Amino acid sequence: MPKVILAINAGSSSVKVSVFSYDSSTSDPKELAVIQVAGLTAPPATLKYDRGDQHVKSQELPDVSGQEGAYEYILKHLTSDAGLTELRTPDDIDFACHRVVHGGDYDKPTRIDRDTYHHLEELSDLAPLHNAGALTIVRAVHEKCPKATNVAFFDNAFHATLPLAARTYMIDPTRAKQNKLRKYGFHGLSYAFITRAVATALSKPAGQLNLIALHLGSGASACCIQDGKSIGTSMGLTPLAGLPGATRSGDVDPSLIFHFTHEAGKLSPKSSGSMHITQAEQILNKESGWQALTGTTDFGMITSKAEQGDEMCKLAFDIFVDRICDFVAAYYVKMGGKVDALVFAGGIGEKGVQLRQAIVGRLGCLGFELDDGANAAPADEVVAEVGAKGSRHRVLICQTDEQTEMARECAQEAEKLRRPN
Ligand SMILES: Nc1ncnc2c1ncn2[C@@H]1O[C@H](COP(=O)(O)OP(=O)(O)O)[C@@H](O)[C@H]1O
Ligand SMILES: CC(=O)OP(=O)(O)O
Ligand SMILES: [Mg+2]
Repeated sequence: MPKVILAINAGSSSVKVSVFSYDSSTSDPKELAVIQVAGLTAPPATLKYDRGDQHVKSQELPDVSGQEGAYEYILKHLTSDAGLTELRTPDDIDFACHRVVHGGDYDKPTRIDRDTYHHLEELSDLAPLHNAGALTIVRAVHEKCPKATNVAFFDNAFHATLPLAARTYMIDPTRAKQNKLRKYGFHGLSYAFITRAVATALSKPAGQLNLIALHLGSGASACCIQDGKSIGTSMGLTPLAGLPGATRSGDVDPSLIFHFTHEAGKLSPKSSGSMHITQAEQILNKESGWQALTGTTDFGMITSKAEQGDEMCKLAFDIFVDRICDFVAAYYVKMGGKVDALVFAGGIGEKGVQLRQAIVGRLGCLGFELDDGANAAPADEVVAEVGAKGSRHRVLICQTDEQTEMARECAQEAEKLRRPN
């Protein structure tokens, strides 16, 4: 009898859940349904539900807010869908896979028992804004789906291969070690999926693949992948570093915040029982980014307003392009120009036709060039080629899928991960 894996991806603006069936005798799980509640930072939230090849529903959810609220809605929705016969009650869930953004030194999927849960809670100090949401969902699964084994999949694990010089900050090494202060990097489940999917599409072993990959969503990052391994990435100790995001500043001079407000070190009024954040963290993570410049977190809207001449939207768009090109150029040099492809992924990377045009338009000197027709209407495949024929390097779009990455690893390791009875 096939069993059900629920793969839960709590992003900063969305909760995406995919339902898979798996049979322990075969390793690749079968996707049964995908449900997502998006727009959590730009209410009303929206629901999208697909079962098999069928698009079942899209609607607004004015009463749903926060990641826990989104998860509760999703679980109710899935268990009451008569068409999803494999998941009738929460007891049908064998494994619940959780994307946990910050895993500190964890570099493998880990069963969440009482000890790991507390360890992850402690790690929340390193990423209070990211881990707290995932942990509320872990608690909800524990209460509502008591038979499921909860497994954490860490977004920083893919970057365990970062060379010492890339991961070390130029600060007192003793303090750095004591407080675990180093570059961790994130969006690793996405980069792992991208590496595998592009390797398959290009018929090249993953271990020989050199990519500059861009995961551009509400949180955005770049990754330099050499021989299938991360050797550089733009996010740092936390997901704040590097590229700007929907509500995140990205890189700024670290002392900027003390000029912005002398209250920076105080606890933010937004702190709660599970989340202790300073004013500085609140401002740079939640009150900055393109939302601060344009008033919206919707990059699609920013792009069309920029085209209509809105100055702040144009500025936000241009800043994003500028910062992304800086990372692409740096990673190009890191790999000595030996690059198999530039890969766009994430909500904006996959849908942002004009953004890809603006970025690749500036990278002509490095040998990247777009096919404008393919860029405007990319093939509906996991990996679509959008580069011009005859150009030196490929340009690809990858429909990245963090849930599939988790489910695949979970099915492979099911016997090791399963909770003892
Ligand atoms: N047509 C579009 N053009 C550019 N950006 C888009 C478009 N449609 C959606 N987006 C953006 O995709 C982003 C969400 O990306 P996603 O990777 O799903 O987010 P999350 O970080 O929550 O996982 C939002 O900023 C949204 O505005
Ligand atoms: C790590 C991170 O920023 O995740 P997301 O883009 O889902 O917010
Ligand atoms: Mg995401």
